[in-house]
Amino acid sequence: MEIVVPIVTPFTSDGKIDETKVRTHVENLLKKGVDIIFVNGTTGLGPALSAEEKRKMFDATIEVTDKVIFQVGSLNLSETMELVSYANKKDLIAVASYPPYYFSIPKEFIVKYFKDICSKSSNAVYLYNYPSATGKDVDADMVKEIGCISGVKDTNPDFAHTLRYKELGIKTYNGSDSLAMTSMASGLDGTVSGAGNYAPEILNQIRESLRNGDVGSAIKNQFVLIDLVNLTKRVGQFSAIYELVEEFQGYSVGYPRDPIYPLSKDSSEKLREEARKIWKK
Ligand SMILES: O=C(O)C(=O)C[C@H](O)[C@H](O)CO
Repeated sequence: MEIVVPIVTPFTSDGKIDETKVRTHVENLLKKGVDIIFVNGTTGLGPALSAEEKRKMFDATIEVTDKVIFQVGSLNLSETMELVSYANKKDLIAVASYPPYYFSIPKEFIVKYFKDICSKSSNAVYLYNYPSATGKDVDADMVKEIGCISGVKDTNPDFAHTLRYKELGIKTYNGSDSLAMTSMASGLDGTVSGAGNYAPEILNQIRESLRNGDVGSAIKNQFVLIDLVNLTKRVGQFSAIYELVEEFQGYSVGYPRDPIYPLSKDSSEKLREEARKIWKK
């Protein structure tokens, strides 16, 4: 029952990565029971990061822990390969990648993309499958065909789709906050939760409740998490997470970066007030 958090990327007001804030955030999450840090994911605005910025996020995180999954994917394979090579010299759990997104490409290209990454990587290679965002579903059958994927984060409301990867004997996580409890309770290796940036305590409480057989409490906390996530979606999920980390964890993780605009002062205050009503810490 691992808790994996795809961390935010803390930017300064002029759009640079604040490595000190990365380290502070990672240290706190590990203290709060998070097992693995996923960098350059969706919550981390991965597709909006340059290769150098992805590397910076990885370097700052690995200074604190080697329990890192390093998302290296991009639409420029040579950049991706540079990051894979860079990671070869480091100790980490895995490199990961979403499939090439935006462009309509044949399945063979996706298979070759991952085979190319595997051929370059001396680390484990994980798939980040997020069909609604990438337009591609690299399902269990495709993973079998690729033949070298040893883990998957499947951001998918269809839990049965996620479960199929377990038949391949690979590390399997679901990336939907609303399926955090289900992911921890039903044979997956754990949950990947963006809400874990601001509410790692809730994920931990769900896990402890499940371990104690107290499904009622686990469900109650899952609903708190769902309500918080739905609140963030009303104002801009990825910008709102920066506000709620400060509100609930007590330190700043800087700002998102345009066009993921920071919330206005008024919107932030309303969000925080609503969030406090949902999660009475
Ligand atoms: O942010 C990520 O990389 C995640 O895996 C979490 C979710 O998949 C993502 O935020 C979409 O809700």
